Amino acid sequence: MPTVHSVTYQLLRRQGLSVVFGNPGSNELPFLKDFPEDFQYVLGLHEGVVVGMADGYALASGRPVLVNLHAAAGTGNAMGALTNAWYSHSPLVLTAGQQARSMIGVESMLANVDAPSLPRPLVKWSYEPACPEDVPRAISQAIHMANLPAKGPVYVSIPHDDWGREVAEDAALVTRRDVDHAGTPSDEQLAGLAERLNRASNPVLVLGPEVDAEHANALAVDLAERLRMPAWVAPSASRCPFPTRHACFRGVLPAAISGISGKLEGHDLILVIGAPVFRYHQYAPGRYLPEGAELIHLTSDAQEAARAPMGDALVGGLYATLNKLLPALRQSERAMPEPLPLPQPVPDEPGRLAPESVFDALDELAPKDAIFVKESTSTVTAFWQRVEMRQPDSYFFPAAGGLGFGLPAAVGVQLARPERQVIAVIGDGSANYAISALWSAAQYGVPVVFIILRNDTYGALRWFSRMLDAEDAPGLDVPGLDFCALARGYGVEAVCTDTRDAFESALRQALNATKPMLIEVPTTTIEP
Ligand SMILES: Cc1ncc(Cn2c(C)c(CCOP(=O)(O)OP(=O)(O)O)sc2=O)c(N)n1
Ligand SMILES: [Ca+2]
Repeated sequence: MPTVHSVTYQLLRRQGLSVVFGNPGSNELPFLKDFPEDFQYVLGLHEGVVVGMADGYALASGRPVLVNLHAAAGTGNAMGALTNAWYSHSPLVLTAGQQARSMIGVESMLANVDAPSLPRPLVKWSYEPACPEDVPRAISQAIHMANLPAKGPVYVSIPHDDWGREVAEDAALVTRRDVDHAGTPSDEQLAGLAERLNRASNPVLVLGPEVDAEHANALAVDLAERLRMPAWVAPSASRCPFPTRHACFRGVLPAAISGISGKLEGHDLILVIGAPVFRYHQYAPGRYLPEGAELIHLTSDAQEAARAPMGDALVGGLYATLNKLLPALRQSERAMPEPLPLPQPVPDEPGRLAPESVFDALDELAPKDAIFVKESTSTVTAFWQRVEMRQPDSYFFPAAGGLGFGLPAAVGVQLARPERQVIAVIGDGSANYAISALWSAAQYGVPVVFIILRNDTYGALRWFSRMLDAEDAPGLDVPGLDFCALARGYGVEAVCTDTRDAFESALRQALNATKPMLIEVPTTTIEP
């Protein structure tokens, strides 16, 4: 007779969830027993690392990913990483082991009391099956909920005494389901959109992470060239949706209400694709829109469309919409925008490199199809100005700004995309939130190049402290950290370089290595 265990693994195999990111406890062992040969288990030493790795893997593969956490404590440890996965629409299928059914009510050790409430609101759906026989169907529902637009994490709590229970033959019907999404707007909706775009005298494009997630980057370029529009990246960018040396590229919009209006001044139509309107960050009140501007929002996320404070929105598949829209657009006679000027070199200081120098060296030496995982908050602007990114899946940044993403996500991205070199550029503050990801990189031989920018401070918070008139706030410096010793302690080869030549030499060595390597770089501080 089939069991919950056998049917669930049949389902996971059929849906392609054969890589399991986890950290186990006793509640999870009945699920992990008889672990199939064709499955891979990737252990993280903390659940924030587990979810960070899974997030990177899901973002880079575009596929649902299975996560296995330990009861309430493991779920709690994962919540910080889940803030990023929620906002990056990562299709994570989080499972958590629950105490035996008869011991939940007495709140015995490891009982996850009221389990489905624990991860909310950072999951699309959260459930604990009412009986063992429902577990395979619940996991099937979780996979499809995670993967249907708008994609996002889901959570299923499973009592450990369910796995061995026998189920009816029909339970395996879920292993033969295909569930997909169409999402193309109607001819009438597209005609209205095309008419407004063709009529605009000075339109501008604002592109978000979902353009990159749907690999619609080339369509966005066609759109910008067809209407001769400047193309901005939406604020708080977690992915790179447009080639950064293209003539239309204008950079990343500031994450401030007044700042965005200022940058878009003079445009009569703002077309936002694949981003919330907008992911503001610093509080800088002002007009939501410049004088005389209208806004149209294309998104696959109904919640994003509904919560925006202005503009019209159309919810649908982005690739499908752009593919159908382009033929309806006339070629504009406007002049193409002029390419942005390349930034000037910045001098280093004795014993410390300018972050700009590090990025200029990366731009020169990194493979043209490198994937950058970034988590150094004060150097974002300099990075986008100096490191060229050309193709989809070239850049990942924590979508909710929840630090502890970069190191584990880099491991997950590299596992998902072994054909491209992953380079993690991490601040010395951020690196500490999930430092044990280095152990997973070493254990599984994941050849990420980890670059730690050590400016001995929470650089972005220094800037915020000036903005918020709180310059006397305590706790803004992180001196005395030795990332080479930390890395070696987790099994990763490491070197510290404080000159441009030494950094370039170490970077060449790391790029040619077949195992992970960490380069610690003392840097000066810069304005975000
Ligand atoms: C989990 C978590 N904790 C704290 C913060 C607050 N925070 C912190 C602590 C920042 C400083 C990061 O410092 P860094 O060294 O990584 O990078 P920079 O020095 O380049 O800013 S930026 C920021 O928003 C956060 N975003 N996420
Ligand atoms: Ca720092």
